[in-house]
Amino acid sequence: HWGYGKENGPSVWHKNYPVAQGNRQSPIDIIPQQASHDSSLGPIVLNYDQCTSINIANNGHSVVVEFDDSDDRSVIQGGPLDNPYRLKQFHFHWGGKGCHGSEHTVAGISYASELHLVHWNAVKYKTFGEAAAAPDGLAVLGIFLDTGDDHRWLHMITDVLYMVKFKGSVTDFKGFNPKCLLPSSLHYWTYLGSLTTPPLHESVTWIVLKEPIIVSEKQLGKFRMLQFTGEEEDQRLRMENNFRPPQPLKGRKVRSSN
Ligand SMILES: Nc1nnc(SCC(=O)Nc2ccc(S(N)(=O)=O)cc2)s1
Ligand SMILES: [Zn+2]
Repeated sequence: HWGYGKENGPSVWHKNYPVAQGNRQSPIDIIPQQASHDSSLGPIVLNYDQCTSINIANNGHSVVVEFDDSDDRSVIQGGPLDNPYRLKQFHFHWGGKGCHGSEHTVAGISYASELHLVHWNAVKYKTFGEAAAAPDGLAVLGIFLDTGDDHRWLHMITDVLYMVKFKGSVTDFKGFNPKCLLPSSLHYWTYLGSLTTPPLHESVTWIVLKEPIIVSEKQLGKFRMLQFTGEEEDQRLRMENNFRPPQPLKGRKVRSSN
């Protein structure tokens, strides 16, 4: 099964998922000076107020907070999007101790970690799975995490990570509003890309915020006590460096909100 190790990591994903070598793969290195300012790009609008987180789980690749997406209570709209997209889940990618682990990079610089809020086009598609395979099916909001002081709300997540230490574990996680994880500015870069893990579907409109949020080394360290492996497995593999490196741009344009 795919993973982030030597034998099953990003460099061999193409064997089972040939789209890994496609024309709109993610992540990418974002070069701000080469991004085109597009005045037609309006602001991103996040309506997360009625949001309803359900649970938090360790899926063997990351830690994921799932939402009830049975109606339009939590949506992202505006910016490059033609209609509202429903929030389905958010998760993180991070490095090892002292190493950076973001997926997107900015002029070759990577951040300590990256948060992905995954939304799907429920206006055009009936299910998430159907949307995940469609070119305009998903919108992922990417937020960089840099290290510094404690983040005042991230402890809501890091305090429960011990409950989902092993692959396949899940626990209730209700009433969490991810609005508390946003930076002050919603200025962004946007481009057409893909899921950054198998099945690597080329179905994502990426919206990457320019301003990182600040979290402490201590808070990040709690993500690293998670395991890629299940409780019953004899191998204890610490969950870290669960990021795909930047992929070829293949002529794509990155646009910038003003
Ligand atoms: N029929 C199908 N159901 N589900 C899938 S893909 C499941 C899924 O959400 N995958 C996913 C993978 C990567 C990302 S990411 N890192 O945000 O690009 C987001 C989401 S295809
Ligand atoms: Zn992700």
